[in-house]
Amino acid sequence: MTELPHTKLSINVNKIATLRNSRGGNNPDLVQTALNCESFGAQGITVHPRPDERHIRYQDVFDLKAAIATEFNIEGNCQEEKFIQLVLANKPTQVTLVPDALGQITSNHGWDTIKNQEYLKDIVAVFQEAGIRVSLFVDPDPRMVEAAATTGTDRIELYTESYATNYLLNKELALTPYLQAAKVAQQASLGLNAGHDLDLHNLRYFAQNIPGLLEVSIGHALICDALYLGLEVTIQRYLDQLKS
Ligand SMILES: CC(=O)[C@@H](O)[C@H](O)COP(=O)(O)O
Ligand SMILES: NCC(=O)COP(=O)(O)O
Repeated sequence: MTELPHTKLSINVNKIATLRNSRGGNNPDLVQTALNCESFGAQGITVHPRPDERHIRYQDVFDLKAAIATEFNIEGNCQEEKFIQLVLANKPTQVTLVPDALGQITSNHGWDTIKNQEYLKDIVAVFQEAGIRVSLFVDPDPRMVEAAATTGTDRIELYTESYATNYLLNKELALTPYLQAAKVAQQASLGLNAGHDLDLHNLRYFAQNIPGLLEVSIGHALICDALYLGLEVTIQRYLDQLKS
C-alpha cells in the first residue's frame, strides 16, 4: 500500500484557464485537466475566480463542481456579492476568503482580522450555515491568527509569498513567522492551510516543519513545472515533497 501524505495537495487550475482564454475555444480543456490532476493523485482542486473572469470564469466553477470528485476549494473576495452567490450555488468543500482589491494582479496580502472582525464573523457564518468549510487567508502574524479564531472560521490559509521569497536567502528565518503563526492556530484549534508561491524547491521544508498543515494549494509553479515534466510526473513530485 502506498503511503499517503498527511498534507493534502489541492491544485489551483487558474493558469489552465489563463491559457485557454488566450485563444478562445476550449484548449486546454479545464475540466479534463482537473480530472487528470485528480487521477494523477491531486487530493483537491482550487480555483480563484476574479471579478474580471480573466482566468476562471464563473461558468467554470459550475462545470468543475459537476465533474470533480475530490475536495473543491473556491478562493476569492467575499466583498463581491457575485462571489458569495457563486459559492453558495456550488457548495464547495471549502471557501477561502481573500481580501483582494479590484484589479489586483494576484493576491498580495491576508485579512486584517482585527479591523474586519465583525464583518468576518457574519460572512463566515453565511457560508458555514450552507455547510461549507471556511478558511481565511492571513499573513503569518500571530495577532491576525488569534483574531481569525474569534470569527468562528474553521481554518486559516497562511499566505506563503514571503516564505517563498525569503527561503532563497535563509530558510530557517523564512519559516520562523510561519511556525509562530502555526502554533497560535493549533492553540486556537484552527485548521491550517497554506499557499502562494510554493514550489518544488521550498515545499518539503515547509511541510516538514509546520505542525498540523492540512492542505497546500499550489498553482503557478506546478503548472509551469508540468510544461517541462508533464502533469503526471509533476504531481507525483509535489506529492513526494509532502511525504514525511
Ligand atoms: C489566494 C492565493 O494566494 C492564490 O489563490 C492566488 O491568488 C492565485 O490567484 P491568481 O492565479 O489569480 O494569481
Ligand atoms: N492559495 C494559493 C493558491 O491557490 C495558488 O497560489 P500559487 O501557487 O498560484 O502562487
